[in-house]
Amino acid sequence: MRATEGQQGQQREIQLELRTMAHAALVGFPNVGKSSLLRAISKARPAVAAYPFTTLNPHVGIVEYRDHTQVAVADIPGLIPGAHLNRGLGLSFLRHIERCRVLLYVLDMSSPEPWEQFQQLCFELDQYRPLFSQRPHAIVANKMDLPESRANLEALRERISQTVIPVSALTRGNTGELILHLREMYDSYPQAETLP
Ligand SMILES: Nc1nc2c(ncn2[C@@H]2O[C@H](COP(=O)(O)OP(=O)(O)OP(=O)(O)O)[C@@H](O)[C@H]2O)c(=O)[nH]1
Ligand SMILES: [Mg+2]
Repeated sequence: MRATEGQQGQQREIQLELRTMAHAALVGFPNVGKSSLLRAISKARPAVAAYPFTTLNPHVGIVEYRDHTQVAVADIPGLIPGAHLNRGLGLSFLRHIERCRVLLYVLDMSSPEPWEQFQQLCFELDQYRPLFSQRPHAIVANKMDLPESRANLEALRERISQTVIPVSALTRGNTGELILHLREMYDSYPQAETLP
């Protein structure tokens, strides 16, 4: 048997970053009902509780359609103002959102002036990455079962031109419309290279 002399080996230190991949991301402040919504539209069972930061890691749920198409939706931990400066671990959550081509902005409609949540979320995304907030998106107006939400919905629609889908994750009211709209967005799914 003959052996040839080997070469010097190589050593490398590699840092890998795990980012959640899904078609759509649920983007919102803490406690607005993102996890409740994922439970309502998929079989995923993320924890739900009446305090902020219940979700600390992203969860992915699959929305299944009759033609067997499967759309993956990620429940991302809540963002807070200053997320793009890593407040509340915001940078790691924004990185997960970056992998999703469709954004579902979830607003708590029972809170005063919910359109401000939307503007603040867009601000955080755009500070993180220019034009990020303009990816294909819809606004999910959650907690519509609460009495104060109705007047806020009208006021929200007067202020913004985007598609608004009013739902209640708690009662599952109108989640069917959300599921249908998600499919429309998925069917016109943008190519990764065309995304802001
Ligand atoms: N009335 C009402 N309450 C809701 C609705 N959706 C969620 N909630 C309640 O709001 C609270 C927060 O819900 P979660 O689903 O944990 O909210 P989240 O956005 O995932 O919160 P974080 O994980 O902390 O970011 C819980 O007490 C839910 O029961 C809704 O449609 N109507
Ligand atoms: Mg949650």
